Amino acid sequence: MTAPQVVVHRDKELMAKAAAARLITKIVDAQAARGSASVVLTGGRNGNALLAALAEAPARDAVDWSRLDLWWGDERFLPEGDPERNATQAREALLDAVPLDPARVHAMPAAGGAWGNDVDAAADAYAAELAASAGPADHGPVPTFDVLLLGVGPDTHVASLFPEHPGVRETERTVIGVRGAPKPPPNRVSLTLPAIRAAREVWLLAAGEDKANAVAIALAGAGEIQAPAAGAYGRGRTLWLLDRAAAAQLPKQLYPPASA
Ligand SMILES: O=C1O[C@H](COP(=O)(O)O)[C@@H](O)[C@H](O)[C@H]1O
Repeated sequence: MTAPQVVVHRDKELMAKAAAARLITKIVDAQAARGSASVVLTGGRNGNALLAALAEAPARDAVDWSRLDLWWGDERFLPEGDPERNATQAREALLDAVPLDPARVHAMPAAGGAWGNDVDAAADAYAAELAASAGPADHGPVPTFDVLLLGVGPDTHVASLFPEHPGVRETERTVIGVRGAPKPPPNRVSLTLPAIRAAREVWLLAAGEDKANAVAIALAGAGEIQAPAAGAYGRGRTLWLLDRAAAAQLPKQLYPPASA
């Protein structure tokens, strides 16, 4: 488990711009080192704000978009093109504006598609797609993602892993179907904590005062069953990117010195 590093920005707009700049650098470095890069996207307000900031960043042209694999950490199990789908929102914020290779954009299945309304079959299909992309150098049936982005819900959920919900207890499967999620829609597909932990770097994004309690709980040593965000960490780095409002309840010793 990597110890979390915390960076606090003035406000959510600056946080999104700084995270976008950080992500561009990370992708460019990964492409230079390994030929391609892989990023796991998140839904939610902060994930979409990061993508929109990336779309506006002049340095986005430094990325070779054709050598980038995109995956999702979770998806709202709704029909293709539904405005509430995380993939639809990501396409609007960034993906439609950059020259990605469609074969490398690994959206999670939609309801009513190949798996009908069977959310478990959809999850199994995504797990198979991940496993097919993993190589011998990876650490299990998922690729070693360069960066895995996660929004943090006000209840400490990450991806579609909710406190005390069965999904957060999953230790074997990499992808699960979620039913009865406390946040709509009730049916979702989600990576599990073991799949999240396969990433080189996990970046957790939280902005706004409604996230302050969740951030403080997760960073102050809560268990992952009660606070799933506490169980989200990367193999090499775990980075919490916050704005001041979301960091407001952090104990003094967890607040980074440069932001005090
Ligand atoms: O429904 C979801 O919510 C979370 C958090 O979203 P936020 O708007 O509160 O930041 C998000 O991380 C997840 O991907 C999404 O499916």
